Amino acid sequence: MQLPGADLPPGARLRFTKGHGTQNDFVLIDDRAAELDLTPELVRALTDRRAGIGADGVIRVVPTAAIPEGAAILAAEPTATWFMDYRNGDGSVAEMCGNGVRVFGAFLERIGLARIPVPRGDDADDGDVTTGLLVGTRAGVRRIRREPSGWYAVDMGPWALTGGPGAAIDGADAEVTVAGLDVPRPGLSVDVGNPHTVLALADETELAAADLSRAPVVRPVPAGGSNVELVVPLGEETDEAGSVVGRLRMRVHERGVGETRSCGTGACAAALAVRTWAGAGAPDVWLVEVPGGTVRVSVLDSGHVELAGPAELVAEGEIDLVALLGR
Ligand SMILES: N[C@@H](CCC[C@H](N)C(=O)O)C(=O)O
Repeated sequence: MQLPGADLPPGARLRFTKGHGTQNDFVLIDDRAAELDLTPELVRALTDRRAGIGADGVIRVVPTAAIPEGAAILAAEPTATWFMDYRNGDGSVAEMCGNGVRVFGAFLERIGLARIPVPRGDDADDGDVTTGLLVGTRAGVRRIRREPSGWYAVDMGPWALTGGPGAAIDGADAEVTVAGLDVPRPGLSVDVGNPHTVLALADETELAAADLSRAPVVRPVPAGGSNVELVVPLGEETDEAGSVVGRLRMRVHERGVGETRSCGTGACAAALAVRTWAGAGAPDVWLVEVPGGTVRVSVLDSGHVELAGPAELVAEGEIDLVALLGR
């Protein structure tokens, strides 16, 4: 296929599915034959909300064996057969997408490439149901499992404060200027496979005042750019199982996109930052409210972080590539 080359045949069409996780939305493409030339131009055209399908990013399903990073991934996890090739709406490549990887799992199921059974949720032996599905990403292998509620829970791997132990003590390693806010704020850099800078605001009035139509300015400037999360901690509560759970509200400006209605890796970074600021005894489980819904972030004993939330597939169709690309 090798679309879209310079010489698109008349009538060339591309099948797509549209999906979202808490309204962080994606165009999904089944490229199981590894034939598609997913150029930045094509990504920008597909994600255009007026002249294309419209989305925050594009997710391509491709065999792990077919991509340059594939040999190393398969050497570590031979069953990670499918790779999530994630692109931001501006055409740039990103290492990881937390909402996207849940939707990727739902899409693999929809196109018959994987099965991730929903456990019954009682004490019965669910067999290998809890084992989940391993998938390849540029940030490493990720494990996706289902929860009795139908939510997808993903082991997002190891996390780190980019500024090291000093940042954990100071609670900050960056300064962030956000349009609409009076003064620059201290920010904490968190790596969850992709880069984030998290800053705490005083209250929801400040959160609403932030103008994220312009990219916040982070100093020192991160080499590869950064996603920026604005958070308001909302305190702690006890869930139905009697565990203490933290809650926070977040808005995000995504690298390569702009303000989005949710960001899964951003929610992880936000929970990890607020937990760091709260100090010893802070909850390991956080509910993160974003404009598009709520996700759950759990800090695991393994040193990994887990993200859980919904994944929805809402449409499918074909797009005329000649019309889309104006060839
Ligand atoms: N929305 C995603 C993150 C997508 C990548 C990000 N914009 C980046 O460039 O790192 C998520 O849900 O994590």
